[in-house]
Amino acid sequence: MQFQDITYEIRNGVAWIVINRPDKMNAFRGTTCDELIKALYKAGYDKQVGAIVLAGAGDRAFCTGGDQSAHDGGYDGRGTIGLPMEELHAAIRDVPKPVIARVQGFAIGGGNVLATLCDLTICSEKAVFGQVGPKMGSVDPGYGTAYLARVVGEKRAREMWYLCRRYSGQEAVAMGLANLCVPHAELDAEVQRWGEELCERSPTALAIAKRSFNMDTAHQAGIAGMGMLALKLYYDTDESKEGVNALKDKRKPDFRKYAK
Ligand SMILES: CC(C)(COP(=O)(O)OP(=O)(O)OC[C@H]1O[C@@H](n2cnc3c(N)ncnc32)[C@H](O)[C@@H]1OP(=O)(O)O)[C@@H](O)C(=O)NCCC(=O)NCCSC(=O)CCC(=O)c1ccccc1C(=O)O
Repeated sequence: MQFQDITYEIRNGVAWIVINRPDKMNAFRGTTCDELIKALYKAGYDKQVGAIVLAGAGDRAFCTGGDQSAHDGGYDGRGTIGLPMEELHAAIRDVPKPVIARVQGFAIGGGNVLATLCDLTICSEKAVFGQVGPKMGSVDPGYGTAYLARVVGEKRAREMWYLCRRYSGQEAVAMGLANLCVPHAELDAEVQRWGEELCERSPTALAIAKRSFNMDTAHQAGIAGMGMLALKLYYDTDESKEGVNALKDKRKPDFRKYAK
């Protein structure tokens, strides 16, 4: 399988799926999402693979969410908002193997949502987590809000979304957003060690455990499906476009004029 925006490699039973757009801080466009979905299912149903790692190329970012240069009231791919977000999120949850997020830099916006959705998150001391939607004219009306609250609790999740602050790797561990924070140079070895340890466990027990964990929040897929329709209506407004344009113009957005 040939990929353009990602790389795919199996290291001793652990599939490494790496978003390879470092010049865009590993932001995803339509092609990236489609390739991630294909790669996740490829690894998910490959008997040689016991665990999956989701990572970003380079040192600066794990993933910074939707590619804002491909955003003009919608993104450049398929789906309600021009990105198959619902399918990508579903793929991380549906594959019957644990997915580990390896976070070495910014996990921002939709990138933080991807890391949150992974079964486990291992980060380095250079990791920075955060949501930016209300600063950028966006919001994740599904797992990115509702599931985040399950992971870090309602108060923290609301703080993350409303204030759009940044959190270090250590802070992420303290709030339950990450499992472990290690020195930067040790990150890959640590992630691979966790992956290989998972390969030693009963694959069927892991698959059943994952499905069982998922079941408790399965209804959130419905919230996301409905929310995406609302999000598309929001993307078509001047208020949302103010956030996108401000990022492109490298200025602070002025949202106050849209207060209702
Ligand atoms: C990531 C930053 C915090 C880094 O800040 P800083 O270190 O100061 O570097 P910058 O100079 O800002 O950026 C360097 C360089 O990278 C470009 N860049 C960064 N992020 C993106 C991006 N997402 N898309 C395109 N390009 C990006 C930046 O423009 C610079 O380029 P130059 O050419 O050097 O000028 C900071 O950069 C930052 O906050 N970036 C914006 C992050 C952002 O807005 N992300 C999108 C959030 S909204 C989103 O993800 C919605 C899409 C989505 O995923 C979704 C949709 C619907 C439902 C659910 C979801 C979901 O969230 O899952």
